Amino acid sequence: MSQPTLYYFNGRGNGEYPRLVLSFAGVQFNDNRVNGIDDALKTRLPFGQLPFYEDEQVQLAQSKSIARYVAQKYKVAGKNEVEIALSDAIAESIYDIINPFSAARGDAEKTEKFKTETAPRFLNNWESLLLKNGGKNFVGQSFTYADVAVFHALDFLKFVGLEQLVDATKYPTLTTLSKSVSEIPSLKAYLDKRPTDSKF
Ligand SMILES: N[C@@H](CCC(=O)N[C@@H](CS)C(=O)NCC(=O)O)C(=O)O
Repeated sequence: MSQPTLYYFNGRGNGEYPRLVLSFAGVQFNDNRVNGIDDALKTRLPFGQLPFYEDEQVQLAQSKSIARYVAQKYKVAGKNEVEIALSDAIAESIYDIINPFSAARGDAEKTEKFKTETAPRFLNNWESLLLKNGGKNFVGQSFTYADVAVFHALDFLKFVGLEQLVDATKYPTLTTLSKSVSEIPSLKAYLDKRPTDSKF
């Protein structure tokens, strides 16, 4: 059976989240980092954009859909419909941090609002939700892709120079979760070889 392929540029952007979920799920995949979208690739892209994922069953665009599909296919989305729905809700919530940060770039007032209101709101909520579920993971009794999604959001804040927002004294449970996720062997293997020079 051939390996799945994820096409994206050599940067984190919208490609990093599906890469992390694939790695967490222990999937051997071709991490195809392209320099640009050539004509041959373009004709295959539903929206003309990357990331684009393909395996023997599907060709799929949209980073969140790819992450969700991979999580369900490899049984790391939750053990039943309710767990899957709860994992999806946590996973979706990371874009309530990532999108406002991106929208605020270059605007001092919006960036300040992001740092003092938006990010703390979600960090507080994630800390509470984790504690409510026992502290080790967000949904059910084992890691799901929701944990990886939140790891990605915290990793994103670090990558853009805002790691001080994730204060370990304010968010101890979240901080521990992030470390535990980064130590999952299949994910750690990816993180250890991830290019350090990739752009946002
Ligand atoms: N909603 C899409 C956004 C994808 C997207 O904006 N991709 C950009 C790179 S981050 C792209 O392919 N741009 C090239 C183009 O539009 O020509 C997703 O989450 O996958």
